[in-house]
Amino acid sequence: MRIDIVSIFPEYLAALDLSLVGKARVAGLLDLRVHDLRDWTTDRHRTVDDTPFGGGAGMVMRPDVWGQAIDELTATGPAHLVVPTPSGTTFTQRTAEALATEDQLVFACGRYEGIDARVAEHYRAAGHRVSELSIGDYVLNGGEVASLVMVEAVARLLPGVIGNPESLVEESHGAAGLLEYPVYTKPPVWSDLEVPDVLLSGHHAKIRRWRRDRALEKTSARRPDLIAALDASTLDKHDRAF
Ligand SMILES: CN1CCN(Cc2ccc(Cn3ccc4ccc(-c5n[nH]c(N)c5C#N)cc43)cc2)CC1
Repeated sequence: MRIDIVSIFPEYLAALDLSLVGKARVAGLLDLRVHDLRDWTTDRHRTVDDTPFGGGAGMVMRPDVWGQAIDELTATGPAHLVVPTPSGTTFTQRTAEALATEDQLVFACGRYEGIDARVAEHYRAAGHRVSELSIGDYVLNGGEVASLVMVEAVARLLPGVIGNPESLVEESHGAAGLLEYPVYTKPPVWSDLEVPDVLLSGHHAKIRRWRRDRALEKTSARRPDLIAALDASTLDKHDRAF
């Protein structure tokens, strides 16, 4: 997969040189390129914004500069344009799974009051998939942090990026749709707190049941919406006790 990220603060994306995503890039598992939007400006001040039509506070990012950038970056084939925005569809694990199937993603990191609406409109009309996505109901100053979140969530789903693919199976918001159960490691007693006996029992069926029960308990308490979204086949009668 190729991922292009365009921003006026490319250094914000330096975190993608680190850890698993950084290793995946070095290993050739992920072709990730970060670009400075100002490289596509043509004026001496390298201007990327202007005042909003219709008035109002703040500045809006110009469509012409974005158009030059996205045209160049999508010239080699069908790319999925991702535009982080506070008004976007909520980004979820399902969204990450869908994006992970694409050949190329282009993230357009807006700033100011956002990107001229014609940019998304233009690329939809040109036949590109365009997703305007939000990572949550809070206000950020731009699209860079959201792009970091989405790129990490997508990259870890790519073959070979996570050392143990097994760990992708049981994850929170994973296939079972439940929050994750509590995890423990050595020492067996810490701060006068003990590890639950069942986890030391070696009885794998009981351990699986205990973990599912804790996941159901936590999900019922913190995210009843996820319980409601589970289809009947996922929950057996034992599960409904929570
Ligand atoms: C008068 N009012 C009219 C409404 N605006 C709304 C507004 C518009 C832009 C910005 C700043 N910004 C610029 C680009 C950009 C991309 C993503 C996000 C973002 N925030 N939160 C998420 N989950 C995000 C994601 N993903 C924020 C961004 C903040 C607030 C305020 C002023």
